[in-house]
Amino acid sequence: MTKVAVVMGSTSDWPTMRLAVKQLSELEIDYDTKVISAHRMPETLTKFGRDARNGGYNVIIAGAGGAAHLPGMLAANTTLPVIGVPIKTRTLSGMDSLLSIVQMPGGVPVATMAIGDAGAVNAALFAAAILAVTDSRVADRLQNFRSAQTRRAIESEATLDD
Ligand SMILES: Nc1c(C(=O)O)ncn1[C@@H]1O[C@H](COP(=O)(O)O)[C@@H](O)[C@H]1O
Repeated sequence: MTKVAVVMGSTSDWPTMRLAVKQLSELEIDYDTKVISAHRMPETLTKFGRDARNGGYNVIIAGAGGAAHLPGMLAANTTLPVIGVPIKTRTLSGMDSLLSIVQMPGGVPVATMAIGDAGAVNAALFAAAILAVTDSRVADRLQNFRSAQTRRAIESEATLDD
């Protein structure tokens, strides 16, 4: 059984991170949600990262805002793929989150998504793509998602005014 961990630095990240969870649900992918802050809960963070693989997770999605060290610190503690979601911030519009997540030192990668809601959805889709390498049922559901999206995009042309 494949499973994704959806981790966020604060409950205040939930309005964005719930979109990742919604997308995982739509693809019938099993997940757990966790609120773990690298800054506020450093020991919990280390333990979660170290135990994640044996805990049955295949991929970690990690969303954080501002000085967003959570995805990088999870990646430092596991060799599972970590997908980072930069949360949009009021002060710097999420550029702070983006740069904190994307600028990892060589050797410890985090797959960084776009800032905000679209990034959260894409994190779920990217997690699905990773799982689909070895799980043909997830691959089929992902292909169906793409096909439906293509159909909607083509049909949307008909809604243009003259
Ligand atoms: N970036 C981090 C980390 C971390 O990286 O460990 N822990 C909390 N945070 C972020 O702080 C922001 C404000 O959090 P609060 O709303 O709890 O003050 C959130 O976006 C959270 O992800």
